[in-house]
This record gives sequence, structure tokens and C-alpha cells, in this order.
Amino acid sequence: MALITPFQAFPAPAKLNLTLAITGRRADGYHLLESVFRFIDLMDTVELAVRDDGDIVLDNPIPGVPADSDLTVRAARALQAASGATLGASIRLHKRIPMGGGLGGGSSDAATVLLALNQLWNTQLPRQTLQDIGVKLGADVPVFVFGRPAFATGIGDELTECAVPDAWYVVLHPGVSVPTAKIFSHQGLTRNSTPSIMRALQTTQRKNDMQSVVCQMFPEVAQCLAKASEYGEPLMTGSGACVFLEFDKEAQAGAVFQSLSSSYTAFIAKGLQHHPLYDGR
Ligand SMILES: C[C@](O)(CO)[C@H](O)COP(=O)(O)OP(=O)(O)OC[C@H]1O[C@@H](n2ccc(N)nc2=O)[C@H](O)[C@@H]1O
Ligand SMILES: Nc1ncnc2c1ncn2[C@@H]1O[C@H](COP(=O)(O)OP(=O)(O)OP(=O)(O)O)[C@@H](O)[C@H]1O
Repeated sequence: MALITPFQAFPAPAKLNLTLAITGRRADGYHLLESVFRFIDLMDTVELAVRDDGDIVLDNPIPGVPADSDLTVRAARALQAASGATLGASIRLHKRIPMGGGLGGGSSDAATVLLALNQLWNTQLPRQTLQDIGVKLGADVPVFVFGRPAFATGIGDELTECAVPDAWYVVLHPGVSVPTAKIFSHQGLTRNSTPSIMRALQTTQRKNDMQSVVCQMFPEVAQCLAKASEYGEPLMTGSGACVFLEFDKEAQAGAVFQSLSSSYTAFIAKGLQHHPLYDGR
């Protein structure tokens, strides 16, 4: 007998970086950022069932990603190690967030596993502890555990809640997958943006310091930005490849989605004011 609960489904939203400045680099090579993260309702689903044998089993590994390297498996094992939990879990992963898109899909899946198993296993670790576990899995994991729109500094792990507009987004995938590490190691990357002393400015001063390097390496991203700029002021999210346009109204986003979805894999998504699993505590 291994499964001791039925599978329960948990959401894992994508994120957008409404702005992303690189302000420096740590001795260990990780870059210091200033960024505003917000969640959108483009989501993966992570189904979890508790096991009494302590194993972590991913029923449907992503093609090309061995189960042991999957961020959901790594997150479950990291929570076992940090909490001493002897229970295990079976995982079923339903991907909708394109990988290598700068949308934080893998990181979001990992955060959802930490948040959900912390309840299912009754380990009840504090949110900050889960964030500290998460950052070892990836720089983008802590913000999903934090659960609110955030101004991020450090490597993306020092988080302060910030206000973000109610908005709708058209997210375009230019058809290439951008390896995050490659962009961060590029010698042409801007690494000396001025840290912002007016944090409120961040949500209006829109830029992404990684965009020019990604456009040099991936002309498809440059073309996508050029096409999207006919409809507004597009920005690349994270390390790319995805590009987004922000609109006040769903109808505006819908019209642009119609125009662009014949040339690009496109998503229309509503900005969220907090992570669906954020419980206010
Ligand atoms: C670009 C962003 O998506 C913005 O949200 C994140 O900073 C990247 O977060 P992530 O994909 O979770 O990145 P990780 O998986 O932690 O790191 C991948 C690689 O990117 C580089 N990396 C990542 C984050 C960071 N602040 N500085 C870095 O230099 C490191 O070489 C690392 O080996
Ligand atoms: N559960 C998972 N879902 C997606 N990718 C995963 C998962 N587990 C491991 N990975 C690996 O992590 C890599 C990065 O995935 P992820 O979706 O987090 O990056 P991303 O979309 O580029 O986001 P960002 O650049 O903002 O971190 C993938 O290319 C894949 O090899």
C-alpha cells in the first residue's frame, strides 16, 4: 500500500517580470537584480497524492527532463530533508507554461510542491523557511512561495510586496527556448544598472536588461518584439524567450491576441493580485 490519499490538484502560475535590471554580480557568479514579479493565470497543474513509503514518484516525467532532475521531485526531496518528513508523494504534472520561456514554469511547479506538501505532510514550516529551501532549487522559486506581487532584489530572493496594476496580457512565444544560464554568462550583458532608490518607479520604468543580449542571440525574439511593438510597448520576460504586452482591458488584449495569434503561439492572461495558493499568512 503506498498511496494514502487521493490525488489533489494544485495550481502553479506563470510569472512576468514587469521590469528587470541587473545591478551587479556576486562572487559566486550569480547576478544581483532589481525586478518586479507578478503572476498571471497561465498555469501548470501539479497533482499530488501522499505515499506512506517515503518515495517521491513522478508518474509522467517531461520528455527530455529525467524525473530525478525535475524541479517538482527535487522540491519534494528538499522538503523531506529540511523537515525530516517520512511520508512521500506521487506527482502528476500537467504543463501548460512553455519551458525556457522566461515564465518561471519549472520554478513555479517547485514552489507549488513545497507549499502543498507542507500542508499534506503537516510539516507546517514557515513561509520564509520554504523560500530559503526554494532558492536552492532556483532563483525564481522564492517569489512563488512568497505569493504576492514583489519587488525583488538580491538574486531574486529578497522580496518586498509591491502594488501592481489590474491588467491583461498578451504573451507571445517566438518559438525558441532560451537557456537562462547562457544569457547570464554572455559577456555583452548589462551588469551595472543603477539600483533604484525610488522603488515605486520600478512598476512604471519598464525595461529588461537581458533583452538586448537575447535579441542578438535569437533574432526570432527581436522579430517578435518588432511585430508586437505595432500594438504597444512589448517587453521580454525574465531571460526570455517570451514577450508580453500589457493592457488595461480584456477587450483590448483580446483584439491584439486575435491579430497576433496567427503569427505566434500566443496566450491571453489575466494579471493576478496574488498566487492562487497564497493564504494571507
Ligand atoms: C531571469 C530570471 O528568470 C528573472 O526572474 C531569474 O533570475 C532566473 O531564475 P532561474 O531560472 O530560477 O535561474 P536558476 O535556475 O536559479 O539559475 C540558472 C543560471 O542562471 C544564472 N543566474 C540565475 C539567477 C541570477 N540571479 N543570476 C544568475 O547568474 C546562474 O548561472 C544559474 O546557474
Ligand atoms: N517541472 C518542470 N517544468 C519545466 N521545466 C522544468 C521542470 N523541471 C525541470 N525543468 C527544467 O528547467 C528548465 C527551466 O524551466 P523553467 O520553465 O523554470 O524556465 P523558464 O521558463 O526559462 O523560466 P525563467 O527563465 O523565468 O526561470 C527547463 O528547460 C527544464 O529543463
